[in-house]
Amino acid sequence: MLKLKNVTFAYASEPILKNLNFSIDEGQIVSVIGQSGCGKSTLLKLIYGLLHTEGQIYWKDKELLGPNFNLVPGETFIKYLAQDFDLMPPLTAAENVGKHLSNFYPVKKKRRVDELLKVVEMEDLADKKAKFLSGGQQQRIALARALAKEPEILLLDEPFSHIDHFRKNNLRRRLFSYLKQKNITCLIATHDSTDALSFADRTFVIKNSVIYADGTPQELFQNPPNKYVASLFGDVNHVMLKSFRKNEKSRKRFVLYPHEISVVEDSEIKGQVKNCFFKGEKFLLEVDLKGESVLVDHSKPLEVGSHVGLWISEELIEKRLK
Ligand SMILES: Nc1ncnc2c1ncn2[C@@H]1O[C@H](COP(=O)(O)OP(=O)(O)OP(=O)(O)O)[C@@H](O)[C@H]1O
Repeated sequence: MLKLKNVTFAYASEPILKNLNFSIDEGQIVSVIGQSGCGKSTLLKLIYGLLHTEGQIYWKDKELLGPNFNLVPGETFIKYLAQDFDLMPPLTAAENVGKHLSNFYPVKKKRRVDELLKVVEMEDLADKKAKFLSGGQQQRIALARALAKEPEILLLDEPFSHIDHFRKNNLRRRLFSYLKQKNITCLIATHDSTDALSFADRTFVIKNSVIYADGTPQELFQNPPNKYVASLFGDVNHVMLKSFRKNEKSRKRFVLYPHEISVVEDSEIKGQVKNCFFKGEKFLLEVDLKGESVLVDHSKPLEVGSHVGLWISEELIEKRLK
C-alpha cells in the first residue's frame, strides 16, 4: 500500500499541497485531475522523492525519505515519467528502452526490450535514433523505458500528451492492461477525461491544495459534487432550477451534462438554437434558455434560430439537488 500522511509542500510561502492523507492499494490505477497549476505534478514529484515534505510517505512498510536524505533522488522500485522525456538523442529507440537493463544476459535483455516496444507499438522504429523520432514517438519510448525494470509504482505525468488520438486509445488499452497484468500501482496526472474515466480504478480531484474529491470515476462522473468536478470530464451546464421547473421560485442552480438534456417536440421548456456544432457521432447545440446558454447533445443538426423543446427527468433534478 502507498500511504501519505500529512503531506504538505510549498515552493514559496503558500502551500501548493496541504495536509494530504490517503492510501492507495497495490495494483490500483489512480488518475489525478484538476485545473492546470493545482499541484498534480508536484504530488508525483513528492511521491518519487524529488521534493521534500515534513509529512510521511510509505510504500508497504518502508518510509520514502526524499531528497534531504537521499543523495540520488528517486527510489529504484518507483519510476516517474515526467513531462519532458529525457531520452538519449544519439541512442536508438531500443537502446533507450534498454538503457537501465543489465547487459549480462543479452538475449533476455533483447526479449524484454522487444516486449516493451510492442506494448508502446514502436517495434518498427526500434533502430531509429531518438533524435529523429517525433514528440509522440519519443514519449512512447520514454514510457517503455519507465516500464523496463518493472517498477512497483509508476508515476505518469500527462503520458499521452504528444500522442495522436488514433494511437492514444490503442496505447492506453495496452498500457493499462499491462499494468493490471503486472499488478503495478500507478498514479497518472492527466487533463484527459478518457484517462480519468475509462482506465482508472479511482480518481483524485485536486483543488485549493487538497484532495477535494476522491471516488471511482463512475461515482464522480455520475454524481459530481459540483460544477468544478463535472467540468473536468468535459462540457457541463450549471443551470437555474427555475429554467426547468414550472412555478419554481428559488435561484438554485445544478449541474447538468449536455447528454442529460433531451430535445423533444412537446415541452413547456422552450429555447432557441444559437449554435450547432458537429461533434462526430453527435451534434452539440447551444440553446438560449430564458437568457442563459445551455449545451445540449442531439443526434441531428438543427437550424440556428429554430425553437426547440427541452426535457430532463425530475428524478435527475432531485438527485443533483441532494
Ligand atoms: N519549481 C517550481 N518553483 C516554483 N513554483 C513552482 C515550481 N514548479 C511548479 N510551481 C508552481 O506550483 C504550482 C503547481 O504546479 P504543478 O506543476 O504541480 O501543477 P499541475 O497541476 O501539474 O499543472 P499542469 O496541469 O499545468 O501540468 C503552480 O502554480 C506552479 O506554477
